[in-house]
Amino acid sequence: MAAARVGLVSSSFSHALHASSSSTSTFTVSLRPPRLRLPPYLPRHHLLPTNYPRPSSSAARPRRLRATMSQAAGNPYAAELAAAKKAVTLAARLCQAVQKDILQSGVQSKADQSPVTVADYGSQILVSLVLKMEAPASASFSMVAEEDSEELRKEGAEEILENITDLVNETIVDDGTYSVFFSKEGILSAIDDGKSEGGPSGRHWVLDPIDGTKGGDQYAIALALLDEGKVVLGVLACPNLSLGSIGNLNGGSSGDQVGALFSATIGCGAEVESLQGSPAQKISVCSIDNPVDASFFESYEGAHSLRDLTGSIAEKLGIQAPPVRIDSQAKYGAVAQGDGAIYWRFPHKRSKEAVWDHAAGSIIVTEAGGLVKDASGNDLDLSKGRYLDRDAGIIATNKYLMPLVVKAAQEAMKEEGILG
Ligand SMILES: Nc1ncnc2c1ncn2[C@@H]1O[C@H](COP(=O)(O)O)[C@@H](OP(=O)(O)O)[C@H]1O
Ligand SMILES: [Mg+2]
Repeated sequence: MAAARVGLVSSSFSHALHASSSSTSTFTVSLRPPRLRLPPYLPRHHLLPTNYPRPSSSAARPRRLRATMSQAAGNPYAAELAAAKKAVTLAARLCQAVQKDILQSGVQSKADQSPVTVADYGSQILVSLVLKMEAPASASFSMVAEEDSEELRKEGAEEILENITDLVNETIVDDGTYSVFFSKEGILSAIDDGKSEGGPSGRHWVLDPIDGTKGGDQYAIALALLDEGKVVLGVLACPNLSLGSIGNLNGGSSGDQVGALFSATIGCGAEVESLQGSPAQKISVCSIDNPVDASFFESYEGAHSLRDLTGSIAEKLGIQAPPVRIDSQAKYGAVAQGDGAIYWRFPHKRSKEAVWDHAAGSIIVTEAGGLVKDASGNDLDLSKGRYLDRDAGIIATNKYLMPLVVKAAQEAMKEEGILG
């Protein structure tokens, strides 16, 4: 959610909340998370003025995360992957708590989007916290994340800052892994951990704390690790996504378990598991080689991709199936597990794509045996900083369809005057 505007955010995250609410009358939202019940054993030094604490005793030290079988065998990033999974799972729990809070409050306002803002910042703080606590020690911690604290430091943001602080602290207490308590200043400082510029050297975590903030029902917490300019792991928590097929719009049958966690590490393949922790299963892209049999995913929001253009590309390819439109990088997960053949996006303006909108999703597709390219058929370069230097479109599909899709896209773009 680019630059969360305090108290003024529209979102698929919030749409998802309202969509599942039975109330259709006027809503007013008051997101006051229940007051934090601090365990009595927390000493005052856990109030953090500026930064995270280190565990002060063995009891407070984080439990080591267990790697699953597929992570353990020959995976050089097994520890980082376990930390990343823990981070997005905890962040997803915070987001789900906000959803539940709104649903239970009964009276809600579509105009008041501050809960989404609270969840967005809260998610970023928790991911940063877990990575710092769990990932193997390194000389420096660098995170390229969507949000910063600028809006929260402005006059009028006091209440929302308090809400974020309460919600984050409560989530940490409920989880029970860390004896950590954030002050408001600690919250602001933690958000600004995400201000790194990324780039081609060193290690950088790349985070979209809530991806998919407009339109439909899906959203994702998307986290990747960039190592010397290459994405080496990615995790995607999709709290509203059914674990069943995503081929029919916005989820599978009602009996399916909801809440998916996709993950991939370079050279080790891609997996999906339930956010609640079911055994992970290997996933792979479909093997469709005739575009007539293909289906495609695109943004739920019309403003995010040129639908006239994608309609024309689909026609050139002879695609029969109607588009499946969902928010967020859940689309990458859907292609990675073969629910559909193609995900594409062609921005209206030549606006730059943010690195956090593609880093996690793209490795999940490539490790599932697929390809992710720009509209000219070039690999994405995610080492350019906070934004990609390509701006003419992104395509994720299998190796059979990619050349055909690129060719059709080039032709359609020329016809539409998008390419010279
Ligand atoms: N006009 C626009 N064109 C293309 N992408 C846009 C856009 N406005 C916002 N986006 C990006 O599209 C993302 C959502 O992706 P999708 O369209 O696949 O659901 C947004 O992420 P956030 O929701 O994190 O802001 C945002 O980064
Ligand atoms: Mg995003």
